[in-house]
Formats: sequence, C-alpha cells, structure tokens
Amino acid sequence: MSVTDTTPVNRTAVPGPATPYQGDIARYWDHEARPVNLRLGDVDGLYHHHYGIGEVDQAALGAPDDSEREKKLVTELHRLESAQTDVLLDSLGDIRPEHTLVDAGCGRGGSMVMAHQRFGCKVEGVTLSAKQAEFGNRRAKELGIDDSVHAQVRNMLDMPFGTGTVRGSWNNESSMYVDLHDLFAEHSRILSVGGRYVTITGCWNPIYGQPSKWVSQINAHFECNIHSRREYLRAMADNRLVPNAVVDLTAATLPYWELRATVPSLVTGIEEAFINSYKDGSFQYLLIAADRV
Ligand SMILES: C[S@@+](CC[C@H](N)C(=O)[O-])C[C@H]1O[C@@H](n2cnc3c(N)ncnc32)[C@H](O)[C@@H]1O
Ligand SMILES: CC(C)=CCC/C(C)=C/COP(=O)(O)OP(=O)(O)O
Ligand SMILES: [Mg+2]
Repeated sequence: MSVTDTTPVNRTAVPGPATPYQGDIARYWDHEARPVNLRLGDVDGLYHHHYGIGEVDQAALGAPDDSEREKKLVTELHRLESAQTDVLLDSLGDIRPEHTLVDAGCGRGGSMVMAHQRFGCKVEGVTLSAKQAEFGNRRAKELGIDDSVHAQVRNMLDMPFGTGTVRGSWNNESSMYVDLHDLFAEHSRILSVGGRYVTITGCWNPIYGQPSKWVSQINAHFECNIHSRREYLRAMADNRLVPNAVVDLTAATLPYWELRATVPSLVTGIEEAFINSYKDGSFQYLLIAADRV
C-alpha cells in the first residue's frame, strides 16, 4: 500500500436508509432548526450539533442589564462548542495535508471545516440527513474549500471509503445512534494501521449500575441509544482500536450547560437532564482517542 493516503470516495447513487430507524433519524435531522444551533452557528459560520467545554468567560458576558447581553451569551456558548471541536482535533495526532479525515455523523459540518482549516487536508463527512449534507456542502462552497471538504448522505456503518485509506476518523456526539461493534468494525476497516480514531460522547457510567432516568430522558428526547463507558472500551478492543487517551470531560462541560440553562430564548428543555445526570454521576461526557493497530 502507498504511504500516502488517497481519497477513496465512491460517489455512486445514494442508498435508502438501511433500517426504518435510520429513516426516522434522517427525518429528525432534516427538520431540525433549533435556535440554539442556528443562532450559535450564525456567529461565525461554523454550525455545530454538539455541546461545549471549558470555563465561561464572565468578562465576555457583559452586565445583566447590558442590552447586548443575549448576543454575548450566544457568542460565548458558541465559543465553548468550538473549543470542544478543538479538543477533538488535538487528539487526532500528526495529520498532514496529504491525509484524508472522515467525520462519521458530520451534522452541518462545523467540525469538518475546522479540521480542514487546521490540517489543510481533505475531510469527508457522512450523515443520514440530505438537508445537513446540502448545508455542509453549501458552506464549504461559500468558503471556497469544497475541493477539500465534502459531505454525503451515507450510513456510517457502511462508508464509501476504501479499506485502510483514511488517516483519522471521528464521531462527535454521533455514536449513540448505532451499534458500537458495527461502528468500530467500520472505522477499523477504513483507517490505515497507525491511524487514529477519536470520539467525544455522552455515555452512561457503569458505576451507577444502569441508565438513570435522566439518561432515559435524553434518549427519548433525541431518539438515540446512549451506550455505557464499558461498551465503548469493549467494542474498541474487539476491533483493533486501542485507547491511548480516555478523558473525562464531565466537569468541563457543566459550565456550558449551566450557562445555557439561563438563556430562555435558547433552552430546549433537555438542560435539566444533562445537568442532573452529570451531577449524580450516572452520565459522563467522555473523549476516547484510539490507535488503529
Ligand atoms: C448530534 S449530531 C452531531 C453532528 C456533528 N458530529 C457535530 O458535532 O456537529 C448527530 C449526527 O449523526 C448522524 N447520524 C446518526 N446515525 C447515523 C448513521 N447511521 N450514519 C451516518 N450518520 C448518522 C446524524 O445524521 C447527525 O448528523
Ligand atoms: C451527549 C449526547 C448524549 C448527545 C446526543 C446527540 C446530540 C443530539 C447532540 C447535540 O445535538 P444538537 O446540538 O442538535 O442538540 P441541541 O439542540 O440540544 O443543542
Ligand atoms: Mg446544539
């Protein structure tokens, strides 16, 4: 095999959803237009569907009676969400412009744009939602990076990339929609040996025992199926993905949630479930980086 990754993209006709569930998820994201996502993305054109990490910059928020305060809150929440992506990208290792990266469950593509801007490489994304893929491709075109950043409607359990052709791949809050053994088998297939896989995810804590009522609420809210930390590590081990970092980001994400819960025009009703489950220890926000061996 060549030491240089090629872009092994198969752009044949889009298959329909592999299961009725995937059809439901495609429809869910096709119709998603929550202000907390669109208003934050409008700050600088990076549209995320994940949560934030890091300390809140109180000085940036302005006084409670500041007429610009809401705008400042939106900007600060968005800064924390982009900081989350930066931490994911930090874990991908030595990525060079000739490499290809894959964003599995790419949403509207904010992480893909950031990855390209950082590494100068090709970034391929897959999502079940045609609306999201169109949105991400439109943004890439507007930025003049559509040669390098590309999204398509595909199932991340059956990705249109050749075996061993990808240097780095990730799931940013998208692994709770699939079986983890199937998912890691597919990442392991597309990654080159020595390549890196990264996930940032919410997972239930086996120390708690079973998924708490808050975790069940989050599952119902998003129509997803949150896995346990144990399942992640076991499914990786079974698929030649060997963790080199497991970072508990729970304490780092709480300030984001506590800030978001104070902004009536942005709350969606799920804030209490995240805050309570992070606090009672039943749920964790985790980064796992693994080497493909
Ligand atoms: C919460 S969003 C995360 C989006 C993105 N990773 C981000 O950080 O902004 C979940 C994404 O997973 C995608 N997804 C869920 N199941 C999928 C599957 N089987 N194949 C491809 N994408 C999937 C959805 O279409 C959606 O884009
Ligand atoms: C950590 C866990 C369990 C995540 C579940 C997946 C998910 C829906 C993430 C955020 O998407 P979003 O940004 O569209 O959600 P919201 O509208 O709440 O900001
Ligand atoms: Mg969001």
